[in-house]
Amino acid sequence: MNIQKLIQQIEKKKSMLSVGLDVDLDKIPKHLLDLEDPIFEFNKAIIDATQAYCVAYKPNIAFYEAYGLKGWKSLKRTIEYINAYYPEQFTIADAKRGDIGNTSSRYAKAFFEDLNFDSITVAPYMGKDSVEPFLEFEGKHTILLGLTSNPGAEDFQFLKSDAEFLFESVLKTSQTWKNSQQLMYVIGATKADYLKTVRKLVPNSFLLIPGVGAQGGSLEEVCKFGLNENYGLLINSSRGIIYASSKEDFADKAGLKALELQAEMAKYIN
Ligand SMILES: O=c1ccn([C@@H]2O[C@H](COP(=O)(O)O)[C@@H](O)[C@H]2O)c(=O)[nH]1
Repeated sequence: MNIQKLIQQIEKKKSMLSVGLDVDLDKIPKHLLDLEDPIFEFNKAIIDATQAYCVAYKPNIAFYEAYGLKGWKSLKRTIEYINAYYPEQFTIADAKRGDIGNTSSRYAKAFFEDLNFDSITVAPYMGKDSVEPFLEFEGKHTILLGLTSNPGAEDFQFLKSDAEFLFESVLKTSQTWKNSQQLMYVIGATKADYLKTVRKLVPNSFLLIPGVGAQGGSLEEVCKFGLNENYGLLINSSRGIIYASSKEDFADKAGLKALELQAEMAKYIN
Protein backbone atom coordinates (compact mmCIF):
# COMPACT_ATOMS: atom_id res chain seq x y z
CA MET A 1 0.00 0.00 0.00
CA ASN A 2 1.34 3.47 -0.80
CA ILE A 3 1.53 6.20 1.83
CA GLN A 4 -1.14 8.31 0.13
CA LYS A 5 -3.69 5.50 0.60
CA LEU A 6 -2.71 5.14 4.23
CA ILE A 7 -3.21 8.87 4.81
CA GLN A 8 -6.64 8.66 3.12
CA GLN A 9 -7.63 5.82 5.47
CA ILE A 10 -6.47 7.82 8.51
CA GLU A 11 -8.65 10.74 7.41
CA LYS A 12 -11.63 8.55 6.50
CA LYS A 13 -11.65 6.55 9.73
CA LYS A 14 -10.27 9.34 11.91
CA SER A 15 -7.90 6.77 13.31
CA MET A 16 -4.16 6.10 13.50
CA LEU A 17 -4.73 2.83 15.34
CA SER A 18 -2.73 -0.31 14.66
CA VAL A 19 -4.12 -3.42 16.33
CA GLY A 20 -1.40 -5.82 17.46
CA LEU A 21 -2.23 -9.47 16.89
CA ASP A 22 0.03 -11.06 19.53
CA VAL A 23 -1.84 -14.31 20.07
CA ASP A 24 -1.04 -16.45 23.07
CA LEU A 25 -3.00 -19.71 23.39
CA ASP A 26 -2.82 -19.42 27.18
CA LYS A 27 -4.73 -16.13 27.04
CA ILE A 28 -7.44 -16.68 24.43
CA PRO A 29 -10.95 -17.81 25.42
CA LYS A 30 -11.02 -21.51 26.25
CA HIS A 31 -13.91 -22.35 23.91
CA LEU A 32 -11.71 -21.53 20.89
CA LEU A 33 -9.17 -24.18 21.80
CA ASP A 34 -11.51 -26.94 20.53
CA LEU A 35 -11.41 -25.51 17.00
CA GLU A 36 -8.92 -26.72 14.38
CA ASP A 37 -7.04 -23.40 14.10
CA PRO A 38 -7.73 -21.42 17.31
CA ILE A 39 -5.15 -18.72 16.51
CA PHE A 40 -6.74 -17.91 13.17
CA GLU A 41 -10.30 -18.08 14.58
CA PHE A 42 -9.30 -15.69 17.37
CA ASN A 43 -7.65 -13.28 14.90
CA LYS A 44 -10.58 -13.43 12.47
CA ALA A 45 -13.06 -12.48 15.23
CA ILE A 46 -10.77 -9.69 16.49
CA ILE A 47 -10.23 -8.33 12.97
CA ASP A 48 -13.95 -8.34 12.11
CA ALA A 49 -14.74 -6.54 15.38
CA THR A 50 -11.98 -3.89 15.17
CA GLN A 51 -11.52 -3.16 11.45
CA ALA A 52 -13.87 -0.17 11.45
CA TYR A 53 -11.74 1.60 14.06
CA CYS A 54 -8.18 0.91 12.91
CA VAL A 55 -6.00 1.46 9.86
CA ALA A 56 -3.39 -1.24 10.44
CA TYR A 57 -2.79 -4.72 11.83
CA LYS A 58 0.51 -5.77 13.35
CA PRO A 59 1.00 -9.46 14.03
CA ASN A 60 4.17 -9.94 16.04
CA ILE A 61 5.81 -12.89 14.29
CA ALA A 62 7.30 -14.34 17.51
CA PHE A 63 3.80 -15.25 18.70
CA TYR A 64 3.33 -17.44 15.59
CA GLU A 65 6.84 -18.89 15.37
CA ALA A 66 6.42 -20.05 18.98
CA TYR A 67 3.86 -22.61 17.71
CA GLY A 68 6.05 -23.96 14.88
CA LEU A 69 4.49 -24.96 11.57
CA LYS A 70 0.95 -24.60 12.96
CA GLY A 71 1.66 -21.03 14.06
CA TRP A 72 3.16 -20.13 10.68
CA LYS A 73 0.03 -21.52 8.95
CA SER A 74 -2.19 -19.42 11.24
CA LEU A 75 -0.11 -16.35 10.38
CA LYS A 76 -0.49 -17.04 6.66
CA ARG A 77 -4.25 -17.50 7.00
CA THR A 78 -4.46 -14.27 9.02
CA ILE A 79 -2.61 -12.09 6.51
CA GLU A 80 -4.56 -13.69 3.63
CA TYR A 81 -7.81 -12.93 5.45
CA ILE A 82 -6.89 -9.27 5.99
CA ASN A 83 -5.70 -8.84 2.39
CA ALA A 84 -8.84 -10.51 0.99
CA TYR A 85 -11.52 -8.89 3.15
CA TYR A 86 -9.95 -5.64 4.35
CA PRO A 87 -7.39 -4.66 1.68
CA GLU A 88 -7.54 -1.04 2.89
CA GLN A 89 -5.72 -2.06 6.08
CA PHE A 90 -1.96 -1.44 6.26
CA THR A 91 -0.21 -4.62 7.39
CA ILE A 92 2.93 -4.78 9.52
CA ALA A 93 5.02 -7.91 10.05
CA ASP A 94 6.62 -7.15 13.39
CA ALA A 95 9.54 -9.49 12.75
CA LYS A 96 12.57 -7.33 13.66
CA ARG A 97 14.76 -8.93 10.98
CA GLY A 98 18.03 -7.81 9.34
CA ASP A 99 21.20 -9.70 8.34
CA ILE A 100 23.95 -9.61 5.73
CA GLY A 101 22.58 -8.44 2.39
CA ASN A 102 21.81 -11.76 0.69
CA THR A 103 20.05 -13.06 3.81
CA SER A 104 18.06 -9.84 4.25
CA SER A 105 16.83 -10.18 0.68
CA ARG A 106 15.43 -13.64 1.60
CA TYR A 107 13.65 -12.17 4.62
CA ALA A 108 12.23 -9.45 2.39
CA LYS A 109 11.01 -12.03 -0.14
CA ALA A 110 9.38 -14.11 2.62
CA PHE A 111 7.44 -11.22 4.17
CA PHE A 112 6.77 -9.01 1.13
CA GLU A 113 6.21 -11.64 -1.58
CA ASP A 114 5.16 -14.91 0.03
CA LEU A 115 3.14 -13.42 2.90
CA ASN A 116 2.38 -10.12 1.11
CA PHE A 117 2.75 -7.79 4.10
CA ASP A 118 2.93 -4.04 3.37
CA SER A 119 5.79 -3.56 5.81
CA ILE A 120 8.24 -5.25 8.13
CA THR A 121 10.14 -4.10 11.23
CA VAL A 122 13.92 -4.30 10.82
CA ALA A 123 16.80 -3.92 13.29
CA PRO A 124 19.25 -1.32 11.92
CA TYR A 125 22.44 -2.31 13.69
CA MET A 126 24.02 -4.33 10.86
CA GLY A 127 23.90 -1.16 8.76
CA LYS A 128 23.05 -0.04 5.26
CA ASP A 129 23.67 -3.28 3.32
CA SER A 130 21.44 -5.18 5.77
CA VAL A 131 18.51 -2.79 5.25
CA GLU A 132 18.69 -1.86 1.56
CA PRO A 133 17.48 -5.28 0.30
CA PHE A 134 14.14 -4.54 2.04
CA LEU A 135 14.00 -1.09 0.41
CA GLU A 136 14.30 -2.59 -3.07
CA PHE A 137 10.67 -3.77 -2.91
CA GLU A 138 8.57 -1.05 -4.51
CA GLY A 139 5.38 -0.16 -2.64
CA LYS A 140 6.62 -1.90 0.54
CA HIS A 141 7.86 -0.23 3.71
CA THR A 142 10.70 -0.94 6.09
CA ILE A 143 10.15 0.13 9.68
CA LEU A 144 13.53 0.61 11.38
CA LEU A 145 13.83 0.26 15.12
CA GLY A 146 14.65 3.84 16.15
CA LEU A 147 14.02 4.31 19.85
CA THR A 148 12.26 1.30 21.31
CA SER A 149 9.71 1.25 24.14
CA ASN A 150 11.45 -1.19 26.48
CA PRO A 151 13.66 -0.26 29.48
CA GLY A 152 16.69 -1.88 27.78
CA ALA A 153 16.56 0.84 25.09
CA GLU A 154 18.81 2.75 27.52
CA ASP A 155 21.65 0.21 27.12
CA PHE A 156 22.68 1.16 23.58
CA GLN A 157 20.20 3.54 21.95
CA PHE A 158 21.17 6.39 24.29
CA LEU A 159 24.94 5.94 23.90
CA LYS A 160 26.40 9.25 22.81
CA SER A 161 29.05 10.02 20.22
CA ASP A 162 29.70 13.44 18.69
CA ALA A 163 27.01 14.89 20.95
CA GLU A 164 24.27 12.73 19.48
CA PHE A 165 22.57 9.61 20.71
CA LEU A 166 22.97 6.38 18.77
CA PHE A 167 19.27 6.37 17.88
CA GLU A 168 19.69 9.85 16.38
CA SER A 169 22.54 8.57 14.17
CA VAL A 170 20.31 5.67 13.06
CA LEU A 171 17.57 8.09 11.98
CA LYS A 172 19.94 10.57 10.34
CA THR A 173 22.14 8.08 8.48
CA SER A 174 19.26 5.91 7.27
CA GLN A 175 17.73 8.97 5.59
CA THR A 176 20.74 9.03 3.21
CA TRP A 177 20.09 5.46 1.98
CA LYS A 178 18.60 4.58 -1.41
CA ASN A 179 14.76 4.56 -1.39
CA SER A 180 14.73 6.10 2.08
CA GLN A 181 11.23 7.44 1.35
CA GLN A 182 10.09 3.85 2.04
CA LEU A 183 11.44 3.99 5.59
CA MET A 184 9.35 4.34 8.71
CA TYR A 185 10.63 4.21 12.30
CA VAL A 186 9.62 2.49 15.53
CA ILE A 187 9.56 5.01 18.38
CA GLY A 188 8.18 3.77 21.70
CA ALA A 189 5.28 5.66 23.27
CA THR A 190 7.23 5.42 26.53
CA LYS A 191 9.87 7.67 24.91
CA ALA A 192 7.43 10.43 23.88
CA ASP A 193 9.81 13.03 25.41
CA TYR A 194 12.11 12.43 22.45
CA LEU A 195 9.49 12.83 19.73
CA LYS A 196 10.44 16.48 19.17
CA THR A 197 14.03 15.41 18.48
CA VAL A 198 12.80 12.58 16.27
CA ARG A 199 10.60 14.94 14.26
CA LYS A 200 13.56 17.29 13.64
CA LEU A 201 15.47 14.40 12.08
CA VAL A 202 12.63 12.67 10.20
CA PRO A 203 9.89 15.30 9.77
CA ASN A 204 8.09 13.48 6.97
CA SER A 205 8.40 9.83 7.93
CA PHE A 206 5.66 7.70 9.41
CA LEU A 207 6.39 6.49 12.95
CA LEU A 208 5.11 3.22 14.36
CA ILE A 209 4.44 3.86 18.04
CA PRO A 210 4.07 0.81 20.29
CA GLY A 211 3.75 1.06 24.06
CA VAL A 212 0.44 2.80 24.77
CA GLY A 213 -1.78 0.92 27.20
CA ALA A 214 -0.05 -2.11 28.73
CA GLN A 215 3.42 -0.44 28.70
CA GLY A 216 2.15 2.87 30.09
CA GLY A 217 2.82 5.28 27.17
CA SER A 218 0.52 8.28 26.82
CA LEU A 219 -1.53 8.66 23.64
CA GLU A 220 -1.94 12.37 24.33
CA GLU A 221 1.82 13.01 24.54
CA VAL A 222 2.49 10.93 21.45
CA CYS A 223 -0.02 12.99 19.46
CA LYS A 224 1.18 16.28 20.94
CA PHE A 225 4.80 15.78 19.85
CA GLY A 226 4.68 13.19 17.08
CA LEU A 227 2.09 14.34 14.57
CA ASN A 228 3.21 15.87 11.27
CA GLU A 229 1.21 17.41 8.43
CA ASN A 230 0.26 13.95 7.11
CA TYR A 231 -0.48 12.72 10.64
CA GLY A 232 2.60 10.50 10.32
CA LEU A 233 1.72 8.14 13.17
CA LEU A 234 0.58 4.55 13.50
CA ILE A 235 -0.16 3.99 17.17
CA ASN A 236 -0.22 0.35 18.20
CA SER A 237 -2.00 -1.43 21.00
CA SER A 238 -1.85 -5.22 21.27
CA ARG A 239 -2.73 -6.74 24.67
CA GLY A 240 -4.93 -3.79 25.68
CA ILE A 241 -7.27 -4.60 22.79
CA ILE A 242 -7.09 -8.30 22.05
CA TYR A 243 -7.27 -9.42 25.69
CA ALA A 244 -9.94 -6.95 26.78
CA SER A 245 -11.95 -10.03 27.76
CA SER A 246 -11.06 -13.72 28.04
CA LYS A 247 -14.70 -14.79 27.79
CA GLU A 248 -17.06 -15.43 24.88
CA ASP A 249 -17.55 -11.67 24.45
CA PHE A 250 -13.81 -11.18 23.66
CA ALA A 251 -14.38 -9.79 20.16
CA ASP A 252 -17.08 -7.31 21.25
CA LYS A 253 -14.87 -6.11 24.10
CA ALA A 254 -11.89 -5.77 21.72
CA GLY A 255 -14.09 -3.72 19.38
CA LEU A 256 -15.05 -1.41 22.25
CA LYS A 257 -11.40 -0.92 23.29
CA ALA A 258 -10.45 -0.12 19.69
CA LEU A 259 -13.36 2.35 19.47
CA GLU A 260 -12.19 4.02 22.72
CA LEU A 261 -8.68 4.55 21.30
CA GLN A 262 -10.05 5.67 17.93
CA ALA A 263 -12.26 8.26 19.63
CA GLU A 264 -9.18 9.68 21.44
CA MET A 265 -7.23 9.80 18.18
CA ALA A 266 -10.09 11.46 16.27
CA LYS A 267 -9.49 14.64 18.29
CA TYR A 268 -6.18 15.07 16.45
CA ILE A 269 -7.42 14.33 12.91
CA ASN A 270 -9.08 16.94 10.69
O1 LIG B 1 9.88 -0.76 20.77
C1 LIG B 1 9.05 -1.66 20.60
C2 LIG B 1 8.98 -2.38 19.42
C3 LIG B 1 7.99 -3.31 19.27
N1 LIG B 1 7.09 -3.55 20.26
C4 LIG B 1 6.03 -4.55 20.00
O2 LIG B 1 4.75 -3.89 19.98
C5 LIG B 1 3.78 -4.68 20.66
C6 LIG B 1 3.32 -3.96 21.91
O3 LIG B 1 2.38 -4.73 22.61
P1 LIG B 1 1.47 -4.17 23.82
O4 LIG B 1 0.74 -5.39 24.28
O5 LIG B 1 0.55 -3.12 23.28
O6 LIG B 1 2.39 -3.64 24.85
C7 LIG B 1 4.45 -6.02 20.93
O7 LIG B 1 4.26 -6.85 19.81
C8 LIG B 1 5.92 -5.64 21.04
O8 LIG B 1 6.78 -6.72 20.73
C9 LIG B 1 7.15 -2.84 21.41
O9 LIG B 1 6.35 -3.02 22.35
N2 LIG B 1 8.14 -1.89 21.55
